[in-house]
Amino acid sequence: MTVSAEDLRHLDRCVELAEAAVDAGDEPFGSVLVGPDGAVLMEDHNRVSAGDGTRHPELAIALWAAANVPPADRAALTVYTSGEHCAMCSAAHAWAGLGRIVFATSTPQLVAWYADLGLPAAPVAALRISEVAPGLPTDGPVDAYAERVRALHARHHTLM
Ligand SMILES: Nc1ccnc(=O)[nH]1
Repeated sequence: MTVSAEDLRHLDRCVELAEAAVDAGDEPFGSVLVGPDGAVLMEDHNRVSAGDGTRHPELAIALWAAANVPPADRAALTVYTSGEHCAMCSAAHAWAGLGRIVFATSTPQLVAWYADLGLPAAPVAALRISEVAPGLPTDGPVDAYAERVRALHARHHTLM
Protein backbone atom coordinates (compact mmCIF):
# COMPACT_ATOMS: atom_id res chain seq x y z
CA MET A 1 0.00 0.00 0.00
CA THR A 2 0.97 3.60 -0.12
CA VAL A 3 0.82 6.05 2.76
CA SER A 4 -2.38 8.11 2.63
CA ALA A 5 -3.26 11.47 4.18
CA GLU A 6 -5.18 9.59 6.87
CA ASP A 7 -2.10 7.44 7.55
CA LEU A 8 -0.04 10.62 8.02
CA ARG A 9 -2.59 11.96 10.50
CA HIS A 10 -2.16 8.82 12.64
CA LEU A 11 1.64 8.96 12.31
CA ASP A 12 1.53 12.61 13.46
CA ARG A 13 -0.26 11.42 16.60
CA CYS A 14 2.38 8.72 17.14
CA VAL A 15 5.15 11.32 17.07
CA GLU A 16 3.17 13.49 19.52
CA LEU A 17 2.97 10.47 21.84
CA ALA A 18 6.73 9.92 21.40
CA GLU A 19 7.27 13.54 22.49
CA ALA A 20 5.07 12.96 25.55
CA ALA A 21 7.15 9.87 26.35
CA VAL A 22 10.37 11.91 26.38
CA ASP A 23 8.70 14.53 28.58
CA ALA A 24 7.87 11.68 31.01
CA GLY A 25 11.47 10.37 30.97
CA ASP A 26 10.64 7.44 28.69
CA GLU A 27 12.03 6.56 25.26
CA PRO A 28 10.57 8.33 22.22
CA PHE A 29 8.13 5.79 20.85
CA GLY A 30 4.37 6.25 20.42
CA SER A 31 1.80 3.99 18.74
CA VAL A 32 -1.89 3.99 17.81
CA LEU A 33 -4.32 1.12 17.06
CA VAL A 34 -6.91 2.01 14.40
CA GLY A 35 -10.03 0.16 13.32
CA PRO A 36 -11.22 -0.46 9.74
CA ASP A 37 -13.50 2.60 10.01
CA GLY A 38 -10.59 4.83 11.03
CA ALA A 39 -11.53 4.96 14.72
CA VAL A 40 -8.65 5.09 17.20
CA LEU A 41 -9.11 2.10 19.54
CA MET A 42 -6.07 2.53 21.76
CA GLU A 43 -2.88 4.56 21.96
CA ASP A 44 0.16 4.45 24.19
CA HIS A 45 3.76 5.55 24.49
CA ASN A 46 6.90 3.83 25.71
CA ARG A 47 7.02 3.43 29.53
CA VAL A 48 10.39 1.78 30.24
CA SER A 49 11.76 4.42 32.64
CA ALA A 50 10.63 2.60 35.81
CA GLY A 51 12.82 -0.36 34.88
CA ASP A 52 10.63 -2.69 32.77
CA GLY A 53 12.23 -2.77 29.33
CA THR A 54 9.27 -4.61 27.83
CA ARG A 55 6.92 -1.60 28.23
CA HIS A 56 6.83 -0.78 24.51
CA PRO A 57 3.58 0.73 23.18
CA GLU A 58 3.43 -1.81 20.35
CA LEU A 59 3.45 -4.68 22.86
CA ALA A 60 0.79 -2.95 24.98
CA ILE A 61 -1.37 -2.63 21.86
CA ALA A 62 -0.94 -6.30 20.87
CA LEU A 63 -1.86 -7.43 24.40
CA TRP A 64 -4.84 -5.06 24.52
CA ALA A 65 -6.13 -6.32 21.17
CA ALA A 66 -5.68 -9.95 22.21
CA ALA A 67 -7.73 -9.27 25.36
CA ASN A 68 -10.43 -7.06 23.83
CA VAL A 69 -10.92 -7.78 20.11
CA PRO A 70 -12.35 -11.06 18.75
CA PRO A 71 -9.68 -13.00 16.84
CA ALA A 72 -11.53 -12.76 13.52
CA ASP A 73 -11.59 -8.97 13.70
CA ARG A 74 -7.91 -8.35 14.47
CA ALA A 75 -6.45 -8.59 10.95
CA ALA A 76 -8.54 -5.57 9.92
CA LEU A 77 -6.80 -3.39 12.54
CA THR A 78 -3.81 -1.20 11.66
CA VAL A 79 -1.02 -0.24 14.05
CA TYR A 80 0.74 3.07 13.47
CA THR A 81 4.01 3.69 15.26
CA SER A 82 6.67 6.38 15.41
CA GLY A 83 9.43 3.75 15.16
CA GLU A 84 9.34 0.37 13.46
CA HIS A 85 8.38 -2.51 15.78
CA CYS A 86 11.26 -4.36 17.48
CA ALA A 87 11.50 -8.14 17.25
CA MET A 88 9.51 -8.61 20.50
CA CYS A 89 6.67 -6.39 19.32
CA SER A 90 6.65 -7.73 15.75
CA ALA A 91 6.24 -11.23 17.17
CA ALA A 92 3.49 -10.18 19.59
CA HIS A 93 1.66 -8.31 16.81
CA ALA A 94 1.82 -11.34 14.52
CA TRP A 95 0.84 -13.86 17.21
CA ALA A 96 -2.11 -11.65 18.13
CA GLY A 97 -3.19 -11.71 14.47
CA LEU A 98 -3.17 -7.95 13.93
CA GLY A 99 -2.96 -6.44 10.45
CA ARG A 100 -1.03 -3.72 8.64
CA ILE A 101 1.76 -1.75 10.35
CA VAL A 102 2.72 1.77 9.28
CA PHE A 103 5.94 3.18 10.78
CA ALA A 104 7.27 6.75 10.61
CA THR A 105 10.93 5.77 11.04
CA SER A 106 12.74 2.46 10.51
CA THR A 107 14.92 0.16 12.59
CA PRO A 108 18.00 0.83 10.39
CA GLN A 109 17.50 4.57 11.02
CA LEU A 110 17.30 3.93 14.79
CA VAL A 111 20.48 1.84 14.71
CA ALA A 112 22.32 4.64 12.85
CA TRP A 113 21.06 7.31 15.29
CA TYR A 114 22.20 5.25 18.30
CA ALA A 115 25.64 4.84 16.73
CA ASP A 116 25.85 8.60 16.03
CA LEU A 117 24.91 9.32 19.66
CA GLY A 118 27.60 6.92 20.89
CA LEU A 119 25.01 4.67 22.54
CA PRO A 120 25.39 0.90 22.92
CA ALA A 121 23.31 -1.28 20.63
CA ALA A 122 19.99 -2.57 21.97
CA PRO A 123 20.04 -6.00 23.67
CA VAL A 124 17.73 -7.45 20.98
CA ALA A 125 18.87 -7.98 17.37
CA ALA A 126 17.75 -5.11 15.10
CA LEU A 127 15.50 -7.30 12.96
CA ARG A 128 13.01 -5.76 10.55
CA ILE A 129 9.29 -6.49 10.94
CA SER A 130 9.54 -8.24 7.58
CA GLU A 131 12.11 -10.67 8.98
CA VAL A 132 10.12 -11.54 12.12
CA ALA A 133 6.63 -11.57 10.54
CA PRO A 134 7.11 -11.93 6.76
CA GLY A 135 3.40 -12.10 5.99
CA LEU A 136 2.49 -8.70 7.41
CA PRO A 137 1.72 -5.73 5.17
CA THR A 138 3.91 -2.78 6.22
CA ASP A 139 4.57 0.75 5.04
CA GLY A 140 7.37 3.11 6.04
CA PRO A 141 9.60 4.82 6.75
CA VAL A 142 8.17 8.23 5.83
CA ASP A 143 11.16 10.51 5.24
CA ALA A 144 9.39 13.64 6.53
CA TYR A 145 9.52 12.30 10.13
CA ALA A 146 13.21 11.36 10.27
CA GLU A 147 14.68 14.61 11.59
CA ARG A 148 12.00 15.15 14.23
CA VAL A 149 12.26 11.60 15.59
CA ARG A 150 16.08 11.67 15.49
CA ALA A 151 15.98 14.87 17.55
CA LEU A 152 13.69 13.20 20.11
CA HIS A 153 16.21 10.38 20.58
CA ALA A 154 19.01 12.93 20.97
CA ARG A 155 16.94 14.89 23.52
CA HIS A 156 16.04 11.77 25.50
CA HIS A 157 19.64 10.58 25.72
CA THR A 158 21.10 13.95 26.66
CA LEU A 159 18.44 14.41 29.39
CA MET A 160 19.20 11.00 30.92
N1 LIG B 1 9.70 0.35 18.19
C1 LIG B 1 10.21 0.43 19.46
C2 LIG B 1 11.54 0.18 19.69
C3 LIG B 1 12.00 0.30 20.96
N2 LIG B 1 11.19 0.63 21.97
C4 LIG B 1 9.88 0.86 21.75
O1 LIG B 1 9.12 1.17 22.68
N3 LIG B 1 9.40 0.76 20.48
